Amino acid sequence: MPVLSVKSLSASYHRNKVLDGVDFQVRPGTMTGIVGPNGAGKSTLLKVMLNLHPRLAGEVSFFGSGYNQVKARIGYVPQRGSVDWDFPTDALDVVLMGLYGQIGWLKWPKQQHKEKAMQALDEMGMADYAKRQISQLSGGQQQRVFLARALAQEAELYFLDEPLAGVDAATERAIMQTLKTLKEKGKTVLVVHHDLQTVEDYFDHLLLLNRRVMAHGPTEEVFTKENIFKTYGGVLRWMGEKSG
Ligand SMILES: Nc1ncnc2c1ncn2[C@@H]1O[C@H](COP(=O)(O)OP(=O)(O)OP(=O)(O)O)[C@@H](O)[C@H]1O
Repeated sequence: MPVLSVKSLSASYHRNKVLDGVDFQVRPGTMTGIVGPNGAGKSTLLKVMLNLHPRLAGEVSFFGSGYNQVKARIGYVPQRGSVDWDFPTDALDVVLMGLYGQIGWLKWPKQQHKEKAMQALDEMGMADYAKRQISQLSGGQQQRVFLARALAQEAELYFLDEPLAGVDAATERAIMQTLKTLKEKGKTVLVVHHDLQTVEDYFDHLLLLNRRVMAHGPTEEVFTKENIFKTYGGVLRWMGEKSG
């Protein structure tokens, strides 16, 4: 059974249709890169699947169920720019928010939850910043905290919206190592990604998106010059070096 099944999904902002008949399925234990030009609808796709933006039409199922039935099993790391960083909270609290499925709403976190959150921060090299206000962390550090939150949540299916945008090489390696570890544990990971040069290294599956699914499948089959050209409309000069 696929962990994620999307059928005929469409969405718009006002009258501007940004997703049109999107269809794909994702198998468990895969790591999929969602790739396409600016404005292709990648972030919107995540938001619509997770009920954060309304859909015009279509169906989305996770583990064969609707989102609300299984949301504790799903982790989401939003695009950094979309988060209100002035929100007065420290790094540890951000990670604890990922544990609410386990703690229960309106209950105080117990010592075991705090320990789990601290362990996740430690795994992301952020233990020393646990009590630092989130607004006072650098962009890459904020991203590490969000990854720690996803780790602590112990979800089965993860969505990350451009987790590598604007981070340095060390943070990029730390994040990719974390995602690889999740995959090795049998989790399923979908990542909105921008850098075509690293696509083959990072992802075993690719979803090429530009309002519609332009191609989807194993990276070695999908990452061809023809498909990239079709998705980006011929704006990529460096692809000249890639045969395929
Ligand atoms: N809140 C919004 N209101 C109106 N239009 C929006 C809104 N958010 C996105 N759009 C439009 O919807 C389209 C898809 O945007 P989306 O952010 O999903 O694309 P994306 O593929 O994630 O782009 P990028 O790679 O630039 O992050 C774009 O044309 C964008 O201008």
